[in-house]
Amino acid sequence: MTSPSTDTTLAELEQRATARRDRPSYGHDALIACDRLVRIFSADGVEVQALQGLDLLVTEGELMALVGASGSGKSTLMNILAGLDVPTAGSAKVAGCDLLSMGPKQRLRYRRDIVGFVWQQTARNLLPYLTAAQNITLPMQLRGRGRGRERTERAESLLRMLGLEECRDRRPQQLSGGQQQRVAIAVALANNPSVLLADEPTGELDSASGERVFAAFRRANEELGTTIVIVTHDQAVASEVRRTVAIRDGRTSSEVLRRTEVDAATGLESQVAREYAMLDRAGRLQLPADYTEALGMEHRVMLELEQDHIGVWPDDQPRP
Ligand SMILES: Nc1ncnc2c1ncn2[C@@H]1O[C@H](COP(=O)(O)OP(=O)(O)OP(=O)(O)O)[C@@H](O)[C@H]1O
Repeated sequence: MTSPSTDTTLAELEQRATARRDRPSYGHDALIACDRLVRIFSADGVEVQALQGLDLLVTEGELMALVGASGSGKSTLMNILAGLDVPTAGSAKVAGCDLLSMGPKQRLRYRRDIVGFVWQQTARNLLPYLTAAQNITLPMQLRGRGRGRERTERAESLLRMLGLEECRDRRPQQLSGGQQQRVAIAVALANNPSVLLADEPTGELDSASGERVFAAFRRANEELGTTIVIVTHDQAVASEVRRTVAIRDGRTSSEVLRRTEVDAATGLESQVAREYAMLDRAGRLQLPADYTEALGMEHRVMLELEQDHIGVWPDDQPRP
């Protein structure tokens, strides 16, 4: 750190301070903003750090996937975003709601109005003694939204949008697993939430049903503009969204962005995917394990700042 030179005027210092103060805060324009999120569980006197300073920004209207090995912290993050669990430290904001400081009443309103949730276990999403249409109207009834007729009309329109008209009067046990998950999406959308969270929604389904469930998420995203975050092990789902974020050891570690490119000569469209490593707010970077193992990098690496990149070398290599 350098101290201001003696010829820096007070006016200049004030100007710099103002510019710093007026700089937009981290994630100010994101719908979901997690900043250095920490969740520590204590079980039998042992502490588990499920989230270790996780940063994540999700823009309004995005449809994105979260992937990661078992135990990496995905469900912990989803439970926090769903308002079911409270982080130990850091900050998490969704649609302007501060998930750390919400009181019980706000939390209830948050779970009812701001987020919708679809769980992996089909049976957990729907009440078994209600029909599909009744399951969808229930959240609206609990919220005291509209009259009976308006609620029925919204349920019908959601059923239509997700191609489930024929399931309207059937109870969950009379529906296939895939149909149940699509009804669960309609239930989660009933109160028109800003964010739809789904934890392994296709985990119990065969690939054809899984595809139809994913198509329902895409439809909700495109037609209603709902922001959707899906935790998945399903490669088909992960490769169909524009952005897939990987979580490793309780932190976001890498991100795959996909875009469509058109070949100028042939006019043919192709999907181009590119993987990025995440640089967190403290400047930390997780190098992929297969890269570090291939070069025997451990504990310490050498860094070199070049004009347009930073070089990373094993510490026993002569510098280029
Ligand atoms: N309630 C809890 N008490 C103690 N430890 C917990 C609790 N919940 C999660 N953990 C621990 O936190 C870590 C992250 O768990 P989490 O369930 O978030 O992982 P995950 O990525 O969702 O895994 P999976 O893909 O297997 O569902 C794990 O080590 C887990 O054992």
